[in-house]
Amino acid sequence: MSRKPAALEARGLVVRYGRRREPVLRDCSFRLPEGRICALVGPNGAGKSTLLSLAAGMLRPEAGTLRVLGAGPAESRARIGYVAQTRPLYPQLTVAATLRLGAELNRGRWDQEAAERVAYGADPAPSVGLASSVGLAPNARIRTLSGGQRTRVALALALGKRAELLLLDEPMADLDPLARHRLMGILLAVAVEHGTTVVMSSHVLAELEGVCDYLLLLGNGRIRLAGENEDILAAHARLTGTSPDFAPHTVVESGATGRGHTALVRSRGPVNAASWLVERPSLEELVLAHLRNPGAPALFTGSASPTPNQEAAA
Ligand SMILES: Nc1ncnc2c1ncn2[C@@H]1O[C@H](COP(=O)(O)OP(=O)(O)OP(=O)(O)O)[C@@H](O)[C@H]1O
Repeated sequence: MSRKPAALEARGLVVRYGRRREPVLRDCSFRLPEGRICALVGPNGAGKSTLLSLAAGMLRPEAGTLRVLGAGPAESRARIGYVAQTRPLYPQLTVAATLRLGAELNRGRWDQEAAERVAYGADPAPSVGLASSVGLAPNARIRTLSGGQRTRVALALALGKRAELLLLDEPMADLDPLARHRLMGILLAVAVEHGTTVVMSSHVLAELEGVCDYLLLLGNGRIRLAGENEDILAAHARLTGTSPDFAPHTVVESGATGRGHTALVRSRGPVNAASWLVERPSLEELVLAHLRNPGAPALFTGSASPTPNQEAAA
């Protein structure tokens, strides 16, 4: 059966900053099919930003290959929207001039309406509680903007570009809750309408759960979980019983509770509901268990394993 084309396909990536240091990425391989909204998670320093900047063509690996939209990262740059953690923008330009520059640099594919919706659109006030967050003024200079306001401009540029692949490095980290909710809504609407692939790094697992349908968990320089959220969740269960023995299932994390012994397991074959209380973990619970237990075996669902014998091209 033929697979959906890959937005990203990594094989054996190695990245090291400075000659003698331990590599940040070591033998990092995975595949992300087109059209997915993918959460990229992992502990601080795991290499999420490094992986995104490789995909954006800002960094070259020491070894391994990364195909982006079927080509090398540099060749695909025009088809990618990249919002780096540093949000590099020209401080002396106004917001409107920044969007004009975006239009100029992306002639023929620029979506002014989407860019303006992100930059200028106000977030409606809820009936109670928080005050509404205000859209940006077109004549405001970038250097006068707050961190969250700069993020709005960076996202406006990325969405205006009508990119086929959006690489967003902690896009929601400095946005207020209303702006976050609205911008996530716009992002998803644009992604669904145009079939855009989105890769979004974040530490806020609960926020990603309702938005993303694909997961990449990075740890110890490698991808440890990769695939559709649904399939990754279906491969795990939380078991509670009277015995600490959870065989034949592979234990990711176990402990004792008031109810007996409990474990989050990778199921190996059918789970016997007569032996244990069987519950489905949430994505957040599952990711946390893997973060706490870096030795847990890696899992790649069918679509996430790199295609065998594909001709490599950096
Ligand atoms: N330009 C650089 N020079 C030297 N070391 C770097 C550089 N950029 C990143 N590193 C190191 O590489 C490792 C991975 O950094 P990276 O920013 O990719 O991680 P991350 O997963 O995005 O982290 P966080 O969640 O904290 O943003 C860290 O140990 C960091 O110190």
